[in-house]
Amino acid sequence: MDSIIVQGGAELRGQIPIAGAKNACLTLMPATLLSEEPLTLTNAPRLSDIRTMTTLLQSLGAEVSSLQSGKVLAMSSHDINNHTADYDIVRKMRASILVLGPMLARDGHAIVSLPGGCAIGARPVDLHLTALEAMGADLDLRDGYVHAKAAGGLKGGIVDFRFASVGATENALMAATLAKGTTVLNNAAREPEIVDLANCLRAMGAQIEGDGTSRIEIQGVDRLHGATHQVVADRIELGTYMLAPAIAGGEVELLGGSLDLIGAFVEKLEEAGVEVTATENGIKVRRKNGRVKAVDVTTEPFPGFPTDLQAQFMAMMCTAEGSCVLEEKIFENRFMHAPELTRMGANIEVHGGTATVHGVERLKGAPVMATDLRASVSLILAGLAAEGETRVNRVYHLDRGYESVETKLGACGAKIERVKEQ
Ligand SMILES: CC(=O)N[C@H]1[C@@H](OP(=O)(O)OP(=O)(O)OC[C@H]2O[C@@H](n3ccc(=O)[nH]c3=O)[C@H](O)[C@@H]2O)O[C@H](CO)[C@@H](O)[C@@H]1O
Ligand SMILES: C=C(OP(=O)(O)O)C(=O)O
Repeated sequence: MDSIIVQGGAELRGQIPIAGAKNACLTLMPATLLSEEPLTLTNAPRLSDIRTMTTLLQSLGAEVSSLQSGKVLAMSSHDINNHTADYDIVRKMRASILVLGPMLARDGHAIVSLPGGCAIGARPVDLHLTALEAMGADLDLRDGYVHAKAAGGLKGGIVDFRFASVGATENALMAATLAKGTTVLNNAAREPEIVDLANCLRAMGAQIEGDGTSRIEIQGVDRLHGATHQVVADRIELGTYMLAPAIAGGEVELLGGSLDLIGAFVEKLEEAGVEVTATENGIKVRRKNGRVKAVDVTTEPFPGFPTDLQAQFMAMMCTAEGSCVLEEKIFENRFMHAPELTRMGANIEVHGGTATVHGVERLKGAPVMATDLRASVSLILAGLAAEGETRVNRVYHLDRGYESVETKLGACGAKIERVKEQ
């Protein structure tokens, strides 16, 4: 597997274009299963997760073509000729569970492998399943698969989510577009990716109100038609690259980013002493002289501080002035970057869902291991300011969520290269 090598110490200056959101695109792609007509997505990110979802949709009978070097996805599922999402594909990526709602809503049956746990925690799907049951689905868990049926089709229902799960809201929202009658999703997730999905579904003819709030109401329709939809900007890629000049020093403009997507994160960045300004084309970030200040952070559902930026923020806090507490409230095991950062000289104590970071003056480069997607990039960020060489091994996870990280940071002056392993 490839490694990324970073020589620390170079200040960053330049511009970084922000891609379409992985976590939106992976939800929008299964929406193609809701209609016999084509769905085209523009501004798609070029990532291995998108290729995995392509393979999954193709295995179900959808046609998926990647145009303009992967930035446009032209999809069509005239017929779903296989209603089983196989373990071998589903296990690679959790978002695979999102084919369940659409297949069930359109054809009244689906068999989907359970995605299982992953590096950052257990990640169950019970909320997805109870939401579909509230719409009349008959579910049976056998041999590691969800066997779902809705004889006569799904019916509108009231779903009261015990937690505002992003994935469960997405699955239920898609399913409800073709259910008979009205569905209400209470305590729904409010993430921008949900709003993006609702916008796409509306363009396909769905009747949805309230997305972006905790109560979404969907009036089922008989069929959805084709549409073209632009994937929303990736707020996590945006936040990640905003941290790069904040950690390494310098000034970088993020092209295509918007402050509305990451308000809580920007507040923390400013509290730490980093200058953030909106520009005509995006957002500019500059590190003022001296070290950043230590700032406490708690991860929360949107509009709170995103769990997907916790690891990267920790990388910045490692060299902050003072100590801070980072509390992870979404996933139970999302501090695996902490021991790797410690290898680089960071002073971090982890107790359950809380990490206390005592800032040190400087990190030192070291060989480190990428354990999950956001952990991988946090080590690269830490390496940008560390003394000497950092080698981030096993960057397979990085490629799931960041397109050409070495090109984007390299264009701003970072000394970074990818080493291909046979
Ligand atoms: C609220 C939140 O920040 N969600 C994040 C989560 O979405 P993702 O959709 O993967 O996760 P959820 O929002 O569903 O899960 C959040 C929490 O709910 C629990 N849960 C979830 C589903 C379920 O059926 N049962 C259950 O108990 C999970 O264990 C977890 O503790 O990971 C994505 C990838 O990192 C992020 O982009 C999302 O922002
Ligand atoms: C953990 C992530 O993705 P996934 O839900 O696909 O594992 C992420 O985007 O940070």
